[in-house]
Amino acid sequence: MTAVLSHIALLTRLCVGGPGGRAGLVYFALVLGLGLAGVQVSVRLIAWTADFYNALQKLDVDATLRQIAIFFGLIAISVALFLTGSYLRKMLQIRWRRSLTEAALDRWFAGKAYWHLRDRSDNGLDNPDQRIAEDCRIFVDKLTGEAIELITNIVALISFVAILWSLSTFPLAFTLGGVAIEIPRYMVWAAPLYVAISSGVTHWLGRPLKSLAFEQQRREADFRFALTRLREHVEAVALADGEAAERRLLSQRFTAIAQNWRGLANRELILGCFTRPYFQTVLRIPLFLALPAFLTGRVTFGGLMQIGSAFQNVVTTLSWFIFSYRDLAELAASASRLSHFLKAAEGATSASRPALVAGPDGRLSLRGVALWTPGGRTLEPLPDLSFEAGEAYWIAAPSGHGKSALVKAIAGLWRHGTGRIERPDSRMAFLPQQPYLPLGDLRTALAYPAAPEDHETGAYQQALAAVGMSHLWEIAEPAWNDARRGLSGGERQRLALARIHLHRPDWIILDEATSALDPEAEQHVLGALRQALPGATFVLIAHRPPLGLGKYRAIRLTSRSGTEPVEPPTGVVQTV
Ligand SMILES: Nc1ncnc2c1ncn2[C@@H]1O[C@H](COP(=O)(O)OP(=O)(O)OP(=O)(O)O)[C@@H](O)[C@H]1O
Repeated sequence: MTAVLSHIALLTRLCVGGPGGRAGLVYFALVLGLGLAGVQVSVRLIAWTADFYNALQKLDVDATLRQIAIFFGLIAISVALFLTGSYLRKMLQIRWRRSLTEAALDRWFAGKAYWHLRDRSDNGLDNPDQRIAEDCRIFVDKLTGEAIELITNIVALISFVAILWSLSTFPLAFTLGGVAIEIPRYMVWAAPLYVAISSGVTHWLGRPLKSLAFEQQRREADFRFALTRLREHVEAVALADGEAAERRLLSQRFTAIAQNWRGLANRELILGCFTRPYFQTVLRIPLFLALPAFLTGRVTFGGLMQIGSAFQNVVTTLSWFIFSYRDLAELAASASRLSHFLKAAEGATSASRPALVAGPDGRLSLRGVALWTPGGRTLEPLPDLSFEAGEAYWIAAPSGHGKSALVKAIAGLWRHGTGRIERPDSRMAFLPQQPYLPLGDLRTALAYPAAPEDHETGAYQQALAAVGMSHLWEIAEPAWNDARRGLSGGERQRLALARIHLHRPDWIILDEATSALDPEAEQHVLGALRQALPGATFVLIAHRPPLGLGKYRAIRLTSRSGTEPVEPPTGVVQTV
């Protein structure tokens, strides 16, 4: 319970602290004010009940008609308060949701947490991206609803109990085992006792709902993720006739949803068996309890209805916990999921291992670096290596040796390892085998991650020409979306290399970034790149010797923790 409250407090601070969060507080105050005004209308309606039924009992037509007019006036005010309140609450929700989402996104991107948290096995965090979308929404939705209701209910309770106290002046007198017992103002005591017992039963019956709601969210997210993944890999699935396998996976994930849903439905049914009859009787019981006073002539008919109405309000207000149990369970579940996510994201930004430090002499050096997989399997040993600025290198090693892991370690992304990597204080560009083309037009794809307006039209055209892709320039926006999806692997790699022409980094680390090009194309694009950036350092990881790079040093990593000479193509390679 304390943990849930501290999660809620932490997340609420993030809601208030973000952009628009303080304006949200004004909305919160307004919504609360309207809620409290609504309580005053309810208090007035209790008094109206006595006036109306007393007028009825006296058969006073004028007074009855006046009370009917007052009733419609009160209802009109109540409706206006309710509608304005729910509109302002929606404005509040979007403000706080934005603040919370921005805070979650900040942590998600800081220190590349989105990368470090990609494996569930590594951190126990499922579908973190969906937490940003779904849990931020659920949390703010439930928080604003439940917090405002809690405060208005406390105020309402005080008002209604005060009314009930002033009305129920009569005691309940009975004898038990020969002892005469008299409970003064028993209607006031009966209300909380009734609700306390009912809340206890509700909590006992509904306790498993929190974990079931938590699990439901997770399974729904797993299902959505599998569908999104299929969309991303349609081509590979279609070529492999993978429909049956995909269908199987989706069916499995949906079965998991259905299983948990059944558990949720069963539990809600059990809870409903108690809360539903409770809900139905809560409005009648007060009348039955006050009947002895009416039947003995101590209260008028109007008084009986007024006491009934006041008791009803006390019980309904106290029962808020019972009726809101499911919402409170969802609030608690979303708060703990989000807090777990934020904590994991903050933890992911801790210093990377191997240690990345600034190199003293513009060189890139590896000292005593050893890497292992997230599961703890040690990768092939790495020798101490040193890369001089302005040179070109080709690194070769058997498949699975750990070349890509090494590139990620240099980029500061590989946290599983030890040793020290000295990096030059220069701009480094890393190109993976499968380049990422963001959504947007061709300029956006080429300028990524810079903004498209950062470069002149001529620069884009030159970059495209250097990689032999000038024809793409003619493709306008809607057609580009289709063209982007249809780009071959080699064309995507060329576009990624065109980005290097635009950004002109000092160090270029290519991890099989030309693997999809034919030898002629590779010779052309690498030759053009080296010519355009003569002072840059090239580190190229590939299974075959690079073409077009000019003079380079070759490093073959072996499983004996060392390098060995590579047979040089004549006149091009110096071995290390
Ligand atoms: N996220 C991960 N979780 C578990 N194992 C991983 C992960 N990433 C890489 N590995 C493992 O680490 C080893 C090295 O992978 P890496 O991609 O660095 O190899 P590589 O030398 O680049 O191979 P290739 O030449 O085939 O691209 C492989 O056995 C791979 O399965």
